Amino acid sequence: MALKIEHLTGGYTGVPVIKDINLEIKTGEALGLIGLNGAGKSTTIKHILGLLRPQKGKISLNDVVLTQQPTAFKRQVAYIPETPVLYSELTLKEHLELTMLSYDLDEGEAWPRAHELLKMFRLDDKLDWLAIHFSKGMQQKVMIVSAFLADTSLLVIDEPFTGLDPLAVANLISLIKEATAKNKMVLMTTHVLAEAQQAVSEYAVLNNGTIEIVGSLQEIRTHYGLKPTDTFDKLYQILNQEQQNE
Ligand SMILES: Nc1ncnc2c1ncn2[C@@H]1O[C@H](COP(=O)(O)OP(=O)(O)OP(=O)(O)O)[C@@H](O)[C@H]1O
Repeated sequence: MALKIEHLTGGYTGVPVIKDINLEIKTGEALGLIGLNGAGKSTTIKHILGLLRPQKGKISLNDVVLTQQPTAFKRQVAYIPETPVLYSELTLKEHLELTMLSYDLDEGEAWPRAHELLKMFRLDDKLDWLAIHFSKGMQQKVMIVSAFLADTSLLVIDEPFTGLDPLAVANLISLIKEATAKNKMVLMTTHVLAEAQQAVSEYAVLNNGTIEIVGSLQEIRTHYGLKPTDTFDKLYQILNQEQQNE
């Protein structure tokens, strides 16, 4: 059981943005996708979500091929976007009901879990609020609650740590760990190592649309000649230098 991206080439026009990408996330694994602005992280995510059509290659999740069975594939995927996407006329309660409907969840089973998640993110007394009236961080929390409520095989999380308060960051990290302990798969893009390394077991470095290396933090450090104390800042300097030398 795994998410498999095989020889994926794609983007927005005839000119590919990502080129011949191979990635595999097995059950119980969380992979951090890292790279400079414009490296192709969001484009890769858009392909996994079925929002872009590959020019070449194949994406499958637990043997369900995205292009062959898009609905079955998407039922197994929840997404936390970097910028929250909420409906202006729906309350928090209605957003959660929509998630339950979209993922065919049994309401009787889903509501206790929803209340647990809402309490964790201090939203349990705001069910009747219009979600767009929430602050940006609270809106992000709605996306997190909805995604973890969906309880899918794969969770795709785009740059989750900016804008969340430290309590929410800690809760999100513990939810990601709980998900992988329950054999879920997680793909997360991030620029911040301190948080990422608490939740992620492996990293893939995307540079100019191609995967340079996939490995543990130790393997990434060795590959780029980084010291154990170096943060991602140093890695980004090296990637930037590589691009300028091309
Ligand atoms: N809608 C679009 N149409 C055309 N080109 C796009 C579009 N969105 C992104 N691109 C281009 O694709 C390339 C990769 O962008 P992408 O958004 O995947 O990068 P990223 O790694 O997610 O960056 P960031 O860290 O800034 O989010 C960039 O050159 C960008 O200009």
